Amino acid sequence: MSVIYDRVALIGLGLIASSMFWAMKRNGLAREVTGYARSAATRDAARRIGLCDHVCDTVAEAVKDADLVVLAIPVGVMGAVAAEIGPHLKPGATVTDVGSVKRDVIENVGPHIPETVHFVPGHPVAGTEHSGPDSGFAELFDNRWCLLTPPEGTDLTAVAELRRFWEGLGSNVEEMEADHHDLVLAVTSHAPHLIAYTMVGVADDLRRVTDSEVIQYSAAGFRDFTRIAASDPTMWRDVFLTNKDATLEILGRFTEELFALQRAIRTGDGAHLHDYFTRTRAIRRGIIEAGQDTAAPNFGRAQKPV
Ligand SMILES: NC(=O)C1=CN([C@@H]2O[C@H](COP(=O)(O)OP(=O)(O)OC[C@H]3O[C@@H](n4cnc5c(N)ncnc54)[C@H](O)[C@@H]3O)[C@@H](O)[C@H]2O)C=CC1
Ligand SMILES: O=C(O)C(=O)Cc1ccc(O)cc1
Repeated sequence: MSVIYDRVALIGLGLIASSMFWAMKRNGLAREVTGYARSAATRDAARRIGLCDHVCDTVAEAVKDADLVVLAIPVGVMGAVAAEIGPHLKPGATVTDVGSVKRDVIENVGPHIPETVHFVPGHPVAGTEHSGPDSGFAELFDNRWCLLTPPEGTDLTAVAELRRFWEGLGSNVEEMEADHHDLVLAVTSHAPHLIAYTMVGVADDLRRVTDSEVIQYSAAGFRDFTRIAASDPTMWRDVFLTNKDATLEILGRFTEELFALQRAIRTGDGAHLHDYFTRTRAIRRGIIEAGQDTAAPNFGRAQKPV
C-alpha cells in the first residue's frame, strides 16, 4: 500500500492510537508519525516500545506540519485539546477523532478548528477492554467498521482521503449522520456496557454474601460481562455523560422490556418468555446467516449458528 498522509500526529497514546500506529507501519500509510500523550509516564512508555517515530513533549510540536491529526483521547477532553492545537495546525491539514460519541465531539471540537483546516469526525467500531500504549495491535481494525460522520459542507476530498486511510488500516468505512450514529451506538455498545457494569456490580455485592462462589462458578455469559466491565473508567464515564439523551432513551426501553419479563416470571407466563427468547434467537441466527457477524472475536473463521 502507498503513503496516504506524509505526516500523521497521534494525540493520546492508548489502545486506539497505538493500534493505528502499528497498522500504519504494517501497511506503509504514513511517512512519519509523531505522538503526544498528556502524562510523561505514557510518553516514556511509548518511547520504550518504539510507538511513533517521534514522541513529542508538547502537543503543539506534535501537530506542527502534520497532514493528519488524530484525537485519540477520552471524549470529555476533546474540546479542550482541540483548543490547544487549533493555533498550531497546518493549513490544508485534516483533523479527525476516534471518539465513541460523535455529536458532542462535533460541537466541542468544531469551533476550535481554523477555516483552513478540515475536520472529519470518525469512530472505529473496534476495541478491547484494555487501554494504554502497550495494548495496541496492528490487526485491531481488520474487517471492522469505521464510521465517519462529516457535518454538512465538509470538504469531499478530505473525507475521501480519510476513507482511503481507514480502508488502508483494514476497516470497512461507512458515512452516517452524527445523531444517527449516537443512537445506533447507544443500542449496540453504550447501553450493553452499562448493563455489564451493573451486572458485575450486583454480583460483587452478592459475593460478600456467598464468598467467592460468584466468580468461581461463573458461566460464560457472566465472564463476558466481567471482560466488558473491566473497560477504562474514564473513557466510559465520558461516553455516558456525552451521549446522555440516546443512552437514556435506550435504557428507558430496556427497563420496560425487563419489567415485562420480570412480570412473566412472577406470574408464571412461560409463553411470554418462550416467545421472547425465540424472537431473540432468530435475530442472532439471522445475523450469522447474513454473514454480518464481523464483530465476533472469531471473525474470519467458520461459524455455525449458536
Ligand atoms: N477502547 C475502545 O475499545 C475504543 C475506544 N474508542 C474511543 O477512542 C478514544 C481513545 O480510547 P482508548 O485508546 O481506548 O483510550 P486509552 O485510555 O487507551 O488512551 C487514551 C490516551 O489519551 C491520553 N489522554 C487523556 N487525556 C488527555 C489529554 N487531555 N491530552 C492528551 N492526552 C490525553 C491518555 O494519556 C492515553 O494515552 C476514546 O474517545 C474512546 O471513546 C473508540 C473505539 C473503541
Ligand atoms: O471490547 C468490546 O467488546 C467493545 O465493545 C469495544 C468497543 C468499545 C467502544 C467502542 O466505541 C467501540 C468498540
